[in-house]
Amino acid sequence: MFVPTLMGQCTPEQQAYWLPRALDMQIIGTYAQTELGHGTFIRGLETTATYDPETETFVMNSPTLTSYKWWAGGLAKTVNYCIVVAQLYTKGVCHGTHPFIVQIRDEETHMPRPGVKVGDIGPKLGFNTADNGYLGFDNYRIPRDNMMMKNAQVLKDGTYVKVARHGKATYGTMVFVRVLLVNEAAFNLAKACTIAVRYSAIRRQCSPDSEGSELQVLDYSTQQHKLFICIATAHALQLNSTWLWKTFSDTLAAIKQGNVDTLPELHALSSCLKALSTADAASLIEQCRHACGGHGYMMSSGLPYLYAFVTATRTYEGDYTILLLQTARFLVKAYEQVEAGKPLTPTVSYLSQAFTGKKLPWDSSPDGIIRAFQALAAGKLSSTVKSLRKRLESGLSYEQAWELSTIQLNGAAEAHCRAVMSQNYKSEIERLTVNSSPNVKLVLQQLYKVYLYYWALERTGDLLLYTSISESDIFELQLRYEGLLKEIRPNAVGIVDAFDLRDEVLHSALGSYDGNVYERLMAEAQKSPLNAEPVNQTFHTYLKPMMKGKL
Ligand SMILES: CC/C=C\C/C=C\C/C=C\C/C=C\C/C=C\CCCC(=O)SCCNC(=O)CCNC(=O)[C@H](O)C(C)(C)COP(=O)(O)OP(=O)(O)OC[C@H]1O[C@@H](n2cnc3c(N)ncnc32)[C@H](O)[C@@H]1OP(=O)(O)O
Ligand SMILES: Cc1cc2nc3c(=O)[nH]c(=O)nc-3n(C[C@H](O)[C@H](O)[C@H](O)COP(=O)(O)OP(=O)(O)OC[C@H]3O[C@@H](n4cnc5c(N)ncnc54)[C@H](O)[C@@H]3O)c2cc1C
Repeated sequence: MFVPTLMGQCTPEQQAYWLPRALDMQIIGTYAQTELGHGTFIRGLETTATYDPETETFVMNSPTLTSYKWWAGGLAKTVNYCIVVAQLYTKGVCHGTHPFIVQIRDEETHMPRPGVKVGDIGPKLGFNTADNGYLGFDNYRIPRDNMMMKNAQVLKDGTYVKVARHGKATYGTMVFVRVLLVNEAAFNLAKACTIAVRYSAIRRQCSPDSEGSELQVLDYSTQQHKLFICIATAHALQLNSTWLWKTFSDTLAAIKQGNVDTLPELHALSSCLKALSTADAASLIEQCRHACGGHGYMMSSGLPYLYAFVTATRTYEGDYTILLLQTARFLVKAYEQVEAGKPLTPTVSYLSQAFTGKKLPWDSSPDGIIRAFQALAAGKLSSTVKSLRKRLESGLSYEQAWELSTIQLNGAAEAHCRAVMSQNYKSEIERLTVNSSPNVKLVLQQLYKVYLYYWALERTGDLLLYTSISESDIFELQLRYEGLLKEIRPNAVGIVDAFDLRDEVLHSALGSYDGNVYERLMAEAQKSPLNAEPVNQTFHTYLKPMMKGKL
């Protein structure tokens, strides 16, 4: 995040100085925004940067324990510079949070600079190869030029000048990383399902009739139900990530031309897609582990590591709930635009036809299911706005009414995001397979239908509320879904092979291409230090005395 922030928040002159040094690794940096007391609520950060015109420096301070920076990757022992987000004070006025480039260690000795307190935050659920750190300042001075001045400036005399056209321009790196994380979620989920599907083709368990041989566990319908949604979701996330990247690039190009009109929609999209993709990837990676039984619990399966790594993405760069609520703000505004007869931006344009007051006629075709997801999102949004307004009418403030409605707001944002993802999944497959062979088209369409049927069956309660779906329609959809799993089964291993992930990347005894699962598990077990000697010294120190009653 260090380099993207240098690119996004520095003036051209600052970039010319800092970027070559960072890209050449002459300096190593990190992004220190979160504090012990605040991560989500950026406006509540407590670190201060107070401008002193006498010396033309900013004085950095950590006034409380909770103001200590906490979490930044590599901060503890690796980096010598960091971007510190701090409350800017000049001429006695606080201008809110701004980013600063701060040298924290000597470039030669690597000793922390006087006035800098830095250390490691300790072991975590995962990410233990990263030295996430804490950081505090005691009247530590940095040059005025170290304020990142693309979006706001402090002149030599201390005058504050706002440059950016958008109030949240300094949040740009977060938007960029959220966009990247959708791709990251797809990649890691593809790894997990490659491991679990390959293993399920090797693993045999139980024989339906006592005479016959044991079945590959991949032949069980329940196993297919666990795993094929993982493959389908990996594709859904990958295609949505490509689409989101294009939306991001287009918005960035527009901003460079001085047009910030599409930023709110990008923020709403990157927020909900980051939230849903990381949450889905984490829970489906855990599902892949379940699908591998006991061996999935081994570190050598690679799955615990993947889970620990990916579950953090649900939290960092904006917690799941918080980001869905950001999307919900955008949706409520879109609702008001529909009421006022104003035009809508592309990803919410479906709302303009959705508030008919009638249930959408159920249609089980893929297009029909996408329309149903849209109706569901619109229906949830409409009920949420009703709740919000009822609470306002009862005399509550907007903030109070909003807070009481946040469970529903999150539900509406999740439904909207699922509808957007489904629509993109379909249109990206159509776009990308124009020249593909019929077989490739068929397989990709099967996967995309698995995604639609799976989520329709997961949301039958909502569909009953907002569409005319009947009990027999649900029964028919369930049978269709189960039939689809059987159609995919013969190609399942080929489909995950097509992710083209090398053994070195999978790093799994269960998921290697050669399928030598048992040999690899045994070879990994031999690496346990406990296998280095026939009798461990703890036998003599503790077990034997205990057994002889001498403890
Ligand atoms: C380094 C990774 C690089 C690449 C990733 C690729 C691969 C990953 C591979 C491996 C990963 C390895 C290592 C990475 C590990 C960890 C990195 C983690 C880094 C971090 O976590 S950095 C810290 C991130 N912190 C957060 O995300 C904090 C979340 N909080 C917020 O974003 C905000 O506080 C907020 C949005 C919740 C609220 O902000 P606010 O209080 O200032 O605003 P309001 O709620 O009042 O809203 C006002 C208004 O502003 C709009 N808004 C808010 N944010 C934005 C934005 N970003 N852009 C545009 N507009 C924004 C909001 O919608 C409101 O608008 P409205 O019109 O008034 O409704
Ligand atoms: C592995 C890892 C690496 C990280 N790397 C970095 C880094 O490099 N740099 C950096 O600056 N930060 C980093 N972070 C910090 C990360 O960005 C924050 O942890 C994240 O933004 C969540 O903020 P928080 O911890 O304050 O959670 P909190 O906001 O305290 O969340 C706690 C709970 O409260 C809920 N909550 C909070 N506010 C509200 C609200 N308004 N409405 C409803 N519910 C609410 C949340 O949904 C959550 O359930 C990292 C974190 C992790 C786990």
